[in-house]
Amino acid sequence: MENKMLLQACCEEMQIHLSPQMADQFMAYQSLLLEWNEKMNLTAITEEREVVLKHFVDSLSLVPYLKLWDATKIIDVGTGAGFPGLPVKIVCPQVSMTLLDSLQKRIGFLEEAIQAMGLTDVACVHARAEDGGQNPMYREQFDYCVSRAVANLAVLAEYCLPFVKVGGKLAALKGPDALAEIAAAEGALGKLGGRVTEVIDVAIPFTELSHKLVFIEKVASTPKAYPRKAGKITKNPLK
Ligand SMILES: C[S@@+](CC[C@H](N)C(=O)[O-])C[C@H]1O[C@@H](n2cnc3c(N)ncnc32)[C@H](O)[C@@H]1O
Repeated sequence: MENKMLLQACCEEMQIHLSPQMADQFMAYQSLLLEWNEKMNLTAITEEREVVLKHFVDSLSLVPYLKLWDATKIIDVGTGAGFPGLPVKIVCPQVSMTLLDSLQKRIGFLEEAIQAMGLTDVACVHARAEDGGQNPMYREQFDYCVSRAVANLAVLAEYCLPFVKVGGKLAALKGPDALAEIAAAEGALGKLGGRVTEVIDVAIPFTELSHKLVFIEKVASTPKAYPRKAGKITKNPLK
């Protein structure tokens, strides 16, 4: 099946509306991703079909579970080449998306991709989560924080929950060990003001792949001591 049709079929299966313009935006994104990937390390996935399924569709699998309204503020922490935040933004153009990563080269790629796709209301932030989460411009400003493949849940929660408003949610795309990670992160979540509300098994259409979406609600403000400085979080995860 041709890639655009594959993407369309996956979106139909997930009940996501994909307009012809959005499909073209994804194709432009794919071309740029593979082109830039020859010059810098953006992704280990280099087959077009795999980009569609393992990056675009995998990211989009979040969409049916987000409650969105106009200008819902979403931040993607450790976005890399834009996953999952940029696919979400393409199919939900009404949201206000912030993509944060600590690697400047990846931010350069994202800025070019956003311009090529003609997307508006997407901000790219070059920062470590540890610094961004202490910056009043970003701290407790977002309705959702989304993240994939950045850290185990105890570390990820300290990176991400400081960005989320009380009442908002962290949505983490996790692998098969999600339940063990949740058990290990119980102490961290308590300290950071988070509570797991849902764990959803998601199958990726046209593949044997699946993942677990972990939703963590921000039930109380995060104490100012968190996130701690770079290095401390990974060396000594909260318990
Ligand atoms: C394995 S990649 C995953 C990228 C993307 N989320 C995906 O699923 O394809 C991890 C990304 O997280 C970023 N990252 C790791 N630690 C970070 C931190 N403390 N603050 C901001 N970005 C971080 C890295 O630069 C990298 O781009």
